[in-house]
Amino acid sequence: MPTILGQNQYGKAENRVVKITRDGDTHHIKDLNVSVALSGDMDDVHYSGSNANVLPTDTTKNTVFAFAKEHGIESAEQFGIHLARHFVSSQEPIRTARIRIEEYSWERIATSGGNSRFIGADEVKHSFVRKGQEIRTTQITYDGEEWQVISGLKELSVMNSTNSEFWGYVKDKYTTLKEAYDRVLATDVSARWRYNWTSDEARMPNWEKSYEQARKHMLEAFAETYSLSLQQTLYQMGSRIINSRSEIDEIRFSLPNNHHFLVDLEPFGLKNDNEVYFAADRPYGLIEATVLRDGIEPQIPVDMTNL
Ligand SMILES: O=c1[nH]c(=O)c2[nH]c(=O)[nH]c2[nH]1
Repeated sequence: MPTILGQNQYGKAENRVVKITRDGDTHHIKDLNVSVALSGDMDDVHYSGSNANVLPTDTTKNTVFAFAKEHGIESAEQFGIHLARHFVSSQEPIRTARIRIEEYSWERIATSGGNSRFIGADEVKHSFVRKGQEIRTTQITYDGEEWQVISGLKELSVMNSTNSEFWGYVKDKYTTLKEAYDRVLATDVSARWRYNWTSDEARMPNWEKSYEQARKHMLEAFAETYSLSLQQTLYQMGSRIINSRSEIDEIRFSLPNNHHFLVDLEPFGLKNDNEVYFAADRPYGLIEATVLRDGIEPQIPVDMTNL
């Protein structure tokens, strides 16, 4: 034979598993991207196509989701150790299991209470923002007389583990979506807001403070809105900013609906009591809208991806 097989491994990469632990109304989130790579006695499948030693990659995926339910996710390390031990000890041909895990950290959204139905709350127990990853943006245009400042942020990931429903929508012959009365609502906020400051340099807004406050109001509105649709949540986020920040007249959002699908664990004899989700990355719903101070003409472009 002129060739021989060298190093080889296989498995399912990037299993996006989200585990929500509901401790009364305080929820805890573990959000992992788990990649499984198995190796061992795999010569035959490569040389002859015999699958006798091959545990399907599909099974490795199922195992990740089932283990999230059966063993929980205490830490990425503990979860990876469980998985690796399982593959090597349960399948004779598998000698080595390499589990790679990325963990995405979420922190609770802090709110100041105020005009919400969570008056007095300082942390919403089911609302989370992904740790320190958003990108702040600004676009400044000056024609020698007037300024236009459009600032914003993108890639600010937020999630509500409850207080989100979606039902009562149009149904035609292609509609299969089941109505949801308690779903996960997650999005990566992309928002651009336009300042009404155009000329008087002595009255320029405090840009740093304005950004902090706009971000805060947006997060609070996300956390505090009992959502019947992402569209409704979007409008609440926008109007909270317009109503709280007199220097901002217009805000546009582009919000992907980051779907979290409950994993069917019945085939493994496990009940999924709203705990283990598959976080799909595509396709996603994309909800976009502008919220304006009444009487103001819109200026932020509909397609704001380049802003
Ligand atoms: O908040 C939502 N808005 C929609 O328009 C929509 N469409 C859909 O399938 N799911 C959802 N969720």
